[in-house]
Amino acid sequence: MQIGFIGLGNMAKAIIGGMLKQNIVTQEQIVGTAKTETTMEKMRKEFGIRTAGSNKETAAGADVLILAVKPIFFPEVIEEIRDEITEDKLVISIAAGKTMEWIEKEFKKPVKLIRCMPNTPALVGEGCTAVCVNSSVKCEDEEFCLKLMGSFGKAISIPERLMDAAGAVSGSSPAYVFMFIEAMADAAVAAGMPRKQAYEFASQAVLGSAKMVLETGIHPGELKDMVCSPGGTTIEGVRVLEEKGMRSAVMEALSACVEKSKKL
Ligand SMILES: NC(=O)C1=CN([C@@H]2O[C@H](COP(=O)(O)OP(=O)(O)OC[C@H]3O[C@@H](n4cnc5c(N)ncnc54)[C@H](OP(=O)(O)O)[C@@H]3O)[C@@H](O)[C@H]2O)C=CC1
Ligand SMILES: O=C(O)[C@@H]1CCC=N1
Repeated sequence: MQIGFIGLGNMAKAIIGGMLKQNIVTQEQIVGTAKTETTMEKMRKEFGIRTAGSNKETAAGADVLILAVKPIFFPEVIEEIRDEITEDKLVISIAAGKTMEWIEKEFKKPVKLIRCMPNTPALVGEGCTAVCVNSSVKCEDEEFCLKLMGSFGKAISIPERLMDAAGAVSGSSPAYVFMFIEAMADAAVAAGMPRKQAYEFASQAVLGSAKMVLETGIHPGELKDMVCSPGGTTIEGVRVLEEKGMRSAVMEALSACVEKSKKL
């Protein structure tokens, strides 16, 4: 089984790093291409994977081909690899916004196609990937994809109409969480804590809180109430966050993300 990557950027790196860490595939099973030799050299050095001379070569040698370039480059990449995509190959797109109908039209023929929305925590085995498939995909192909994506976190099948929402709440959301961690750490630094320690506290608080939601099944609102001692310190912070429109800002940010995805 050969896994090909077209595009070796941030997301491909997270997926490759995750798959190798979990021993789901070996370095010899991964081949890829990027736009520049600099990126390909870095990937060979960092992950020990092979790189090919062209996208066509990557596509020709792959049983499973992951399209990991930005959505805007899909037409030129598909044009290049079209002839190599036979009925038996499984093509996985991780691009935001590009529907399976649109991608298949670009190929100008039926393709065994899966659309995924992963996220960068894949790199540390805590990714979350939304998966949907087209009608050419067999049950065993979908299961294989869920296993592959599940090797570096969770993999969840969803209908394609929810892909834009998954992009916002999962694909993009790590960026918003990192901003939250950075802001909390900045405040701790302002209160005198060394920066490294501030990141450690802030990150662990986010990790622990997320685990509580996932593992206890208790509503996040109730978990919040459990932290707010009457007349205490936390509720003062909650008041300020409400005053500054934190929830509304987060909702609007994710809605903007969904809208952009629809336009891609
Ligand atoms: N980043 C994320 O968190 C997520 C990204 N995605 C999706 O993943 C895809 C890639 O995003 P991301 O990794 O962030 O982007 P990056 O810009 O980090 O990486 C894009 C990669 O594509 C390569 N590339 C560009 N043009 C070509 C080409 N013609 N042929 C071969 N390779 C090419 C670039 O090469 P070079 O390095 O040489 O320039 C680079 O390695 C996007 O479609 C995005 O929607 C989905 C979920 C999450
Ligand atoms: O910013 C982007 O377009 C990609 C899609 C999801 C996360 N990153």
